Amino acid sequence: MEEYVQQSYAKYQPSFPNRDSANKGYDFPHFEPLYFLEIFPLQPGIMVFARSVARLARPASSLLSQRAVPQTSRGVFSQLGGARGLTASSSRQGKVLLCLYDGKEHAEMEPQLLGTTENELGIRKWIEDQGHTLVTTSDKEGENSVFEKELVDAEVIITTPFHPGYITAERLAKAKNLKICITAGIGSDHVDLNAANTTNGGITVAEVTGSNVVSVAEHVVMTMLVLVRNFVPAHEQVAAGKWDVAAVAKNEYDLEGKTVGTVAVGRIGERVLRRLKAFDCKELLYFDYQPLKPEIEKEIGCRRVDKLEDMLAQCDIVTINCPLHEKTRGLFNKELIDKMKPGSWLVNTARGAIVVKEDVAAALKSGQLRGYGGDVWFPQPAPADHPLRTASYKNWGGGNAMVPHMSGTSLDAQKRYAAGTKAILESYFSGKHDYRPEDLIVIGGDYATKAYGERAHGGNNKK
Ligand SMILES: NC(=O)C1=CN([C@@H]2O[C@H](COP(=O)(O)OP(=O)(O)OC[C@H]3O[C@@H](n4cnc5c(N)ncnc54)[C@H](O)[C@@H]3O)[C@@H](O)[C@H]2O)C=CC1
Repeated sequence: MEEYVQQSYAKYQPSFPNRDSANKGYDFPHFEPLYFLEIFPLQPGIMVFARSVARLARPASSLLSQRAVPQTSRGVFSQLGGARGLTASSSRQGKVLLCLYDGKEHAEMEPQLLGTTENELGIRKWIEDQGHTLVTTSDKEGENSVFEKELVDAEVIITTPFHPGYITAERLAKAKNLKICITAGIGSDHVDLNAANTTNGGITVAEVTGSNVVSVAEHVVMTMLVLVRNFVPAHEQVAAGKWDVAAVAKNEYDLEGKTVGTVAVGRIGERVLRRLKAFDCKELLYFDYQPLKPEIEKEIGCRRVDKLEDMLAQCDIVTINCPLHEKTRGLFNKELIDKMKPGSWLVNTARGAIVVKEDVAAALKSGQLRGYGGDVWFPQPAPADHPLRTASYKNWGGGNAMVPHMSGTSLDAQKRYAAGTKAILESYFSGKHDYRPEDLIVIGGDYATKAYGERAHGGNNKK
């Protein structure tokens, strides 16, 4: 892996001290708004807005700009590219396929909605200035989708986890030119990572590590409070013009004095525990095969539990913060949920497929779970009849704090993952491949991270 990873992204590391850098030897990037302006120097909001107004008139699936670059102008770009440090791009202009959700009128109202088909992460001009082609679409399901048709000759595919373009083994087999998949955000499970390792000599999969971990951690703590304090039915009651304190107080508790456990204590899991310190919980627990350093455990006041089942049996509230991989797909099924403390709350902002949705809905109905909340579903967008849209605790009308996948896509987070995506693209097109090591999920036919499960090969034995 070292041959690919020559240096870290000094170019988009912040210049101010990182308060969380003590954690597990990870480097947690924090991004400043000012830094974003350096990357998008032409006042991105105004620039993007101006373009989006014109493009809003067309449906997203037709937002295809496959501008052919004449051979002569490639020579010019070659010189310009050299001057801008994009030397390799001059000789191999490539096609970038970008899959995002449609912003519609909202993208017009708020130009900082960078993760939309209208605003395209703010990278269209930059990509086209290098002579590359950008194809943007939200149409991603099925053989006749724009995504499936366009991936056949794409060299780079970018997608967010919020509207994931699923890159299955079958789709990878069709993508003969594909070299790199970039996740504009965190969580690359929408790519079949094992298949990526054996396709085209090993496709690189990279994500913008750290870009939205604070956003998610805040959402997790909020969801815990919303569930424990029975907020949703209480608000619905007053909005409906009613007043019945007993109806909502019968399922309202305090977070103080509760035992909380996280499945995984990576960047998000650790931040959740740090934020919970202020709530005087009874105990903060975690389960992860990569333990925190003892001094960090002491600082947070948390304790590792060796067996997942043992942790679940002790917790009033469980939060899931691990990636989706072979060992976590369907992990929270009836069998495991039955090992949780009866009447506990479960918060999942990691990935929808980590839980068996029917089993969660049944556990809410029986009262084994008092509440379930989060923002992740499978598939996404969630179908209208997805059971977790409406499931509630014993049918009391509460115990459900589900929202569309939004925790990691706050406007602050969008700036950070747009900037990080551009930095990864720049490393790729420059031919330097000087990615930040922590952004790499798979590269050169192998796992580059220890986060996607314990493996006999790959990231786990490359200490
Ligand atoms: N809802 C949203 O908007 C977002 C969701 N996410 C999800 O959260 C996940 C975690 O993100 P980060 O904390 O940044 O990742 P990270 O890479 O910092 O940490 C992942 C942790 O999970 C642990 N882990 C893996 N498999 C495990 C298992 N079977 N049991 C226990 N621990 C296990 C790893 O050892 C590692 O410590 C992402 O992979 C993604 O799926 C991330 C960002 C946004």
